[in-house]
Amino acid sequence: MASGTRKIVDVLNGNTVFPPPIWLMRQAGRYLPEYRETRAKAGSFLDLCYSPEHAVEVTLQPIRRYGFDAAILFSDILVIPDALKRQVRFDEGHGPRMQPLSVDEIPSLSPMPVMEHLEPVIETVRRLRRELPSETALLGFCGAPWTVATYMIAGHGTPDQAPTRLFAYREPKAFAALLDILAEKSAEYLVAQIDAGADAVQIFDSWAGVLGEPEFAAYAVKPVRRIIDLVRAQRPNARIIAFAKGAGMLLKDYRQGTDADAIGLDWTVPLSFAADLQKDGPVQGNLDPQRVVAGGAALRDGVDAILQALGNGPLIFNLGHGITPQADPANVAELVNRVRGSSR
Ligand SMILES: Cc1c2[nH]c(c1CCC(=O)O)Cc1[nH]c(c(CCC(=O)O)c1C)Cc1[nH]c(c(CCC(=O)O)c1C)Cc1[nH]c(c(C)c1CCC(=O)O)C2
Repeated sequence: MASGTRKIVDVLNGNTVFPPPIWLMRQAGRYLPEYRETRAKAGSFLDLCYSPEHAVEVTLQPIRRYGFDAAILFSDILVIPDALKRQVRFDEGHGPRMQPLSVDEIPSLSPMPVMEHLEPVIETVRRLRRELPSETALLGFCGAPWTVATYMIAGHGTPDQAPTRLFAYREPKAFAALLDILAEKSAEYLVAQIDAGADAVQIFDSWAGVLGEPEFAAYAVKPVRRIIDLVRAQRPNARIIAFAKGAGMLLKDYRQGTDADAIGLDWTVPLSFAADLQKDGPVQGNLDPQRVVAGGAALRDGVDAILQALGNGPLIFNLGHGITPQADPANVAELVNRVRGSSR
């Protein structure tokens, strides 16, 4: 089967497919017992990301169980700072940690090569394309510069990214330079994933929702546009999904400003507004991950409402953010069956 017939690529080309193709953010993860088993064998979380053998295995696990329309490369957005020698680690129960970045260190990042360090991830992509069923799309990804920068500046996750918002106000030039560097490294990384067999790539801006309007334009839209322009200049057929969590009414500007092929929607985006956004192009989303934890009517009603509102246009069915470790794998099976069994 030619990659053009993979359903997600069809939707990214602007076509309506019904029932819509489905995959879930964080579909490989702790809610699956087989993930926890491989994770325990692999060593640290980053060891898992850099082991093609184990990373291929955990990427395929949700495909075997549910037959999703796409596999997403198993890795993390923080492999870019790790490749930039920020000494990233994932402490059990505390999330990611790294050396906080100072203003003076920013210029030293620019000449650092990243692709040698990331070669094991690219090898994972190559192996995945060989092992996946031909009808399954393969998605690559990276973090958006703003979200990656929040971890680099603070040195860890925070609830509202206050340290990075403050840094950006105090050091606007240095901060813009950091976003530029991250955009360039990320574009290089995405091109390598595409060349290794990714059908499309997603850019995750998980912390876009904490930005004011001018900051959203400068720190969320502009750097993602820069990545997309750099990738398309090298690979004109690249298909790109941009996900800005919490962007709300700024999503119209986001689609226009980034020129992404599809935009991801979190679960707070009203379905009437989502339908409006869909008139301008494909959308992806947006079931509340807690509906998957709740199961039952909460799950069924949430699925039906999305299909009703967005099923008549180009839609990739997904959650509004990553699936949580508390989700019951049986509820995921019910979700997939409900989407696949739906009729217009
Ligand atoms: C912000 C962000 C990160 N990583 C990512 C984002 C953007 C999307 C989002 O907002 O969820 C993206 C990501 N992280 C992971 C993937 C794999 C592919 C997938 O299945 O979607 C993807 C696409 C694996 C992971 N990344 C992480 C895990 C859990 C680690 C473990 O197994 O111990 C997984 C499966 C760790 C991680 N990685 C990150 C954090 C804050 C954490 C700790 C929180 C947590 O534990 O859930 C950074």
